[in-house]
Amino acid sequence: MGNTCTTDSISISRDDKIKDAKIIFVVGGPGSGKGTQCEKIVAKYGYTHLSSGDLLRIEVASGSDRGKQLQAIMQKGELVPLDTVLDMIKDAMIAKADVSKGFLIDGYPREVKQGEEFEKKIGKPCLLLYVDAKAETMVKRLMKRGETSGRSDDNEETIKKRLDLYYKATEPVISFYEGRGIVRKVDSELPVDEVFSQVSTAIDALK
Ligand SMILES: Nc1ncnc2c1ncn2[C@H]1C[C@H](O)[C@@H](COP(=O)(O)OP(=O)(O)OP(=O)(O)O)O1
Ligand SMILES: Nc1ncnc2c1ncn2[C@H]1C[C@H](O)[C@@H](COP(=O)(O)O)O1
Ligand SMILES: [Mg+2]
Repeated sequence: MGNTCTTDSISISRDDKIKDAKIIFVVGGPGSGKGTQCEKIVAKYGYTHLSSGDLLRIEVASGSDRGKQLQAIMQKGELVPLDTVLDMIKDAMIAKADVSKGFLIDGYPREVKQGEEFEKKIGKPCLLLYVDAKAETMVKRLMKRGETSGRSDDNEETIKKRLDLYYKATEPVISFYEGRGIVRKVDSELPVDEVFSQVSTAIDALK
C-alpha cells in the first residue's frame, strides 16, 4: 500500500492522520491582519498555524530551483499553482497531526477552486474567519510592514496587484462559504485586541 507509515502492530495511512482534523480557514486581504490574529489564536487555543505564504517563503529561502520559480511568481503578486501550495499544506498538516488540536490555515483558499480541492484531498473546514479591513488600511499597513519585513512583495507595485487579485479571486471564496453558514467576519479596522475579542467569540462558538 502506498502513502503509509507502519508501526509495530498497525498501519496508518498518511491521509488518515488528518481526516478528522479541526480545520479553520483564515481569509482576508493582504495586510488585513490574518497572521497577527493567528498568533493570538495559537497562544490562547493552542491550534497549529499554517500560513501558505510562510510555507512558500520557506521554500524560497531554501534556494531550490522550485523556490526560485515561486519567488518570481510571488514577486509579481500572482498566485502560485494550486497543487504546489496544497501539497505543502497537506504535508505540513500530516507532520503536525499527532500533536495538533486543530489547524489554522492562513491565506488559503485564495480562490474557490482551492477550497474545493482542499476538501477533496484533506477535509472540510468548520469555520472560515474572514479578517476584514479597508483597502486603504491594508495598503498603509503593508507599506509600513515593508520597512522591516524583508518581504519582496511588500512594495507599492506588488501590493496593488495583490489587492486586485484579492478582490477578483479571493472574495468569491467568502460568498462560497457563506452559503454553508460557516463564515464569521471580524472587523480588522479595530485595534488588535478588539479584533481578537471578535475572533475568540467565533472560536468559542464552535462545538
Ligand atoms: N488590527 C490591527 N491594527 C493595526 N495594525 C495591525 C492590525 N492587524 C495587523 N496589523 C499590522 C501588523 C503588520 O505589520 C501588518 C499586517 O498584518 P499581518 O498580520 O502581517 O497581515 P496578513 O497576514 O493578513 O498579511 P499578508 O497577507 O501580507 O501575509 O499590519
Ligand atoms: N493559497 C495560495 N495560493 C496561491 N498562492 C499563494 C497562496 N498563499 C500564498 N500565495 C503566494 C501568493 C501571495 O501573494 C504570496 C504571499 O502570501 P501571503 O499570504 O501574503 O503571505 O504567496
Ligand atoms: Mg500573513
